[in-house]
Amino acid sequence: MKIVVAIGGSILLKDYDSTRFKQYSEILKELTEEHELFIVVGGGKPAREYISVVRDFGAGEAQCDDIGIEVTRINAKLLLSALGDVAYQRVPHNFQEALEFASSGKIIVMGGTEPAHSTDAVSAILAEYVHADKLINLTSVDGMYTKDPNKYDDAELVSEITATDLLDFLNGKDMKAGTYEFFDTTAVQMIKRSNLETVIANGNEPENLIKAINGEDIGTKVINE
Ligand SMILES: Nc1ncnc2c1ncn2[C@@H]1O[C@H](COP(=O)(O)OP(=O)(O)O)[C@@H](O)[C@H]1O
Ligand SMILES: O=c1ccn([C@@H]2O[C@H](COP(=O)(O)OP(=O)(O)O)[C@@H](O)[C@H]2O)c(=O)[nH]1
Repeated sequence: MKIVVAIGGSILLKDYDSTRFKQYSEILKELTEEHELFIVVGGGKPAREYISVVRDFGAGEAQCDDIGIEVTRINAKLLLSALGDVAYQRVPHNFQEALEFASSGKIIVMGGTEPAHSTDAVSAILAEYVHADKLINLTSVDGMYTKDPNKYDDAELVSEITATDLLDFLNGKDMKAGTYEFFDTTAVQMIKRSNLETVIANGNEPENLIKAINGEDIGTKVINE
């Protein structure tokens, strides 16, 4: 299968160390024997911290986004160095480059592309661009909840949701640099218009990537209308 995986910066950069990069590189090395893989890496805490510095200088949102994009590309480079030879050792800056680099047959790892969305959107656009069979979004919680599970004890995990309902749910949420929160609307619009098979799952357990690929019942499935 051709698979696009978004790995949230909140997972990879949780403790600013190499642990998660190593865990993911092992799993990706196994998976690449059977699947064609495109990985999109988020910015996490370092992106938010850098953005807050530049915002203090009075930078506009798009400029803050640009700083976030640079950080996601550094994170992509870290994963590339953990993966070594099985990955194409350049970070694509756009979708055309991702497609070109993929002709190497190696794993592609990228970060952000342009301002005004998060790497969730990059992963969904990339999935459209390369005609992926599946989009897997790995984040720091078990999937989509009825409300923020880190703020509300009574939040419930949603096992299935249509793209339209997810769009309604996200409507009005904060969409500023560094705070696209758990999913952004551009991503859902792509998922909707291309009927992309999508799973949102907890990336703190890297094994969940294998489970999601195998179609096991985990996380939140974004289903067709
Ligand atoms: N309805 C919701 N369902 C799941 N997570 C939510 C929801 N609302 C807010 N969140 C928050 O979104 C966070 C994940 O987003 P983010 O930190 O940007 O992760 P990532 O690094 O995966 O992009 C979760 O830790 C959670 O606190
Ligand atoms: O294509 C992209 C990818 C990222 N970003 C910026 O980089 C930050 C970090 O990206 P990430 O996907 O981790 O965003 P988060 O979900 O943490 O806001 C985002 O908040 C945006 O400001 C962007 O502008 N365009």
